[in-house]
Amino acid sequence: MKPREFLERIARPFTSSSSRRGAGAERRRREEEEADLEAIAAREQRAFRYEALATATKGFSEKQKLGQGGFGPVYRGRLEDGREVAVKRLGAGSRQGAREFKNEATLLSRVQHRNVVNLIGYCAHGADDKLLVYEYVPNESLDKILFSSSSPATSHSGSRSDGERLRRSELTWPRRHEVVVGVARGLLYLHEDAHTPIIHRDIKASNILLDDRWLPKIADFGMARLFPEAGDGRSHVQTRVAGTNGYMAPEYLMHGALSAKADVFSFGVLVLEIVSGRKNSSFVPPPDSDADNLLDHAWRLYRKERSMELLDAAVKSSAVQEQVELLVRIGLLCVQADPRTRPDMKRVVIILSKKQSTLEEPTRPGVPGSRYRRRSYGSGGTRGSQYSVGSTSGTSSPSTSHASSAASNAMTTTSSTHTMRSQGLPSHREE
Ligand SMILES: Nc1ncnc2c1ncn2[C@@H]1O[C@H](COP(=O)(O)OP(=O)(O)OP(=O)(O)O)[C@@H](O)[C@H]1O
Repeated sequence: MKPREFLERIARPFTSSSSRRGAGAERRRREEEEADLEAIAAREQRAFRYEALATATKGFSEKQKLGQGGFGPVYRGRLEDGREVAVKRLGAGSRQGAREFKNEATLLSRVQHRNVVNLIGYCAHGADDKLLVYEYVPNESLDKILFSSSSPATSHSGSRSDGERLRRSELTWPRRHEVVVGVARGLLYLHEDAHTPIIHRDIKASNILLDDRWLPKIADFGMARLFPEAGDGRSHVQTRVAGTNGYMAPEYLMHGALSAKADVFSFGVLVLEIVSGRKNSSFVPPPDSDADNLLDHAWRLYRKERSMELLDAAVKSSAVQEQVELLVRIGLLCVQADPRTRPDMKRVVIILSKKQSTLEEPTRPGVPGSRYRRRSYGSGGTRGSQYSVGSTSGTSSPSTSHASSAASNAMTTTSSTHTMRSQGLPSHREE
């Protein structure tokens, strides 16, 4: 809501009572109220001056650069009041004008949760320069730890600036379990509790940042709102918004059908990655398995009651068997082919927080990919065939215009750079 509307709406009740009071006292009272509300509204705006951000990041210097994401570079900075921030400078891929951008950023900056990287504010500068200001999260992103080799590392100091790297084994079982619980809570908040419900669309290990107490924080929420699909040939941004290989739900990848259950699917993949320490998109099956992806591998082990074999050897000594088995089962429930059978995040949080005596059996995972499609064409579709009607020539017939755009995005991206190696599919983004 714009400050003016906000003021008007809030001021209404006072107007109705004015006839009972003296006109002068009433006017003074209203002026005071409005001054207070103006101040609140101004704070709510969370607009930063460009100069303040330039100073905070030492002129966006290379030294301050934390990394380069799909939307542009991210800089570490310190505000005048001492707060450490991460400033994301968005590339010129957004079709949004400064005004829409401000509206969305204001809305998103009201999304506050301990398991979400909070957006402190924004800056729209000139025609194309748009910046987002986030709380700074001092640890690595989850992927850098989870998928690191066990190469020698010095002890962890809580900061990346000295070049130290965390090791996989430092992400002990209790910490991994806490990460799963925290991400589940953060996602539940985004889906149901934030005043503007948000489907993240790109839940993956590199979008989970860990703070100095190993608390997970979901990054990049709301990017789809800030970067509405452009359809103007800037495939990188379209690609980035649409999701990442290995994490996308089949119905979303194949048909563009987006719901909160697409996030649930990605969360399920993430859970299996956290348990196993393996990345789904570059999964290499162990010698005794012919599973072609992590989900299938986990499923086969689960069916033989050998879920413990999925566990990352680096955390064997700290693992709690009951928890490992539960997380494997939750992961598999979340990656089921049919979105209707996947639990919502509320249920996931409940399963994680209580002992469940009755927990449903997962069905076969939904895996968009060549093998999945080959089977459904060749053998009548044994795996979730309702999502396996995609065509290798890109002529699937999605039922909505959104779906159509998602399908064509997938094809656009294929022809440019990325190819989904293990799944032989048009890919949106290689991790
Ligand atoms: N709030 C933050 N605090 C600390 N570091 C951050 C913060 N946000 C991003 N980073 C770091 O900045 C780098 C770039 O992040 P960004 O989210 O833009 O891209 P990414 O996660 O690497 O890729 P993608 O665009 O696919 O999500 C990453 O190394 C990330 O860890």
